[in-house]
Amino acid sequence: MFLVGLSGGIASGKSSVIQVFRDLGCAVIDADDIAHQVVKPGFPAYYRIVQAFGHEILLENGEINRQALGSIIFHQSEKRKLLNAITHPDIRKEMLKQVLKYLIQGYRYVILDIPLLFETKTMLRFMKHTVVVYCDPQTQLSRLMERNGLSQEEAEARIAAQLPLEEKRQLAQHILDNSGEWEVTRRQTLRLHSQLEDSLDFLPLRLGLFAGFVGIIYLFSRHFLL
Ligand SMILES: CC(C)(COP(=O)(O)OP(=O)(O)OC[C@H]1O[C@@H](n2cnc3c(N)ncnc32)[C@H](O)[C@@H]1O)[C@@H](O)C(=O)NCCC(=O)NCCS
Ligand SMILES: Nc1ncnc2c1ncn2[C@@H]1O[C@H](COP(=O)(O)OP(=O)(O)OP(=O)(O)O)[C@@H](O)[C@H]1O
Repeated sequence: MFLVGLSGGIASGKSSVIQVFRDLGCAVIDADDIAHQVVKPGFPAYYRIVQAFGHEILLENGEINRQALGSIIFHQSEKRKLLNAITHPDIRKEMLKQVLKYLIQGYRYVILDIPLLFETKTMLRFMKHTVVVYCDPQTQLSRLMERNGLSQEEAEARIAAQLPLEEKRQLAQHILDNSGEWEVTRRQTLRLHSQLEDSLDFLPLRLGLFAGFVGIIYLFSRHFLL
């Protein structure tokens, strides 16, 4: 099994692309979903967030008001770093658990949707393939404003909280250009899936070689050392 890291910019189309992989029956891990789970009341990160950001960021039912928290962290980089420091270790642990689950289930590859893959770099070294869902800056801005009902200033602050999409595009092995019609992106995604299905996975070969090597050492030591 191998891992595929998928990233992009805010509102560039990652979730839409990920849905295509889900529909194909692929193993998918979504870091945004996990980020929402690990801050639910009762989880350790929840208490750390309340301690750091105060009760003002809570909804009446006690859950974290993500919109309120977002308005803080997308405008203040220090607060964003603080929230990342609280949540990211728990997000990574949960991602690892899900990878192991898919490994046991025998999937050929697992695709991880990680918006900050290239910013934090922590998970990058585990990825055999990297994919960026790209769209041009104007399209990104207008899709974000429309989807989230944000002013231009709010949307630009969110975009500025990440590495520019143009830079991420240079860093990835595969680019899915989502600037145009959705059908064009869907077809690019289907092609990428076929490519990933056909790509060679050397892990079983490496494990086989390692087992063979251990076996030879064992036989050698029994023959000559006993
Ligand atoms: C800021 C929060 C409360 C906003 O929640 P909300 O439901 O409004 O948005 P959602 O979680 O769906 O995120 C939307 C997009 O915002 C961007 N984003 C989220 N967190 C960050 C961050 N810390 N830095 C830069 N961009 C971010 C990503 O592109 C993400 O896809 C939430 O995103 C959060 O808890 N973020 C911290 C954890 C994190 O880093 N998540 C990103 C995945 S690792
Ligand atoms: N090719 C397209 N044409 C028109 N609209 C699109 C296209 N692709 C995505 N969208 C719309 O743009 C918005 C952003 O897409 P999506 O939610 O998939 O992005 P995302 O990268 O997952 O966002 P986030 O970073 O916030 O998680 C959504 O409203 C989606 O329906």
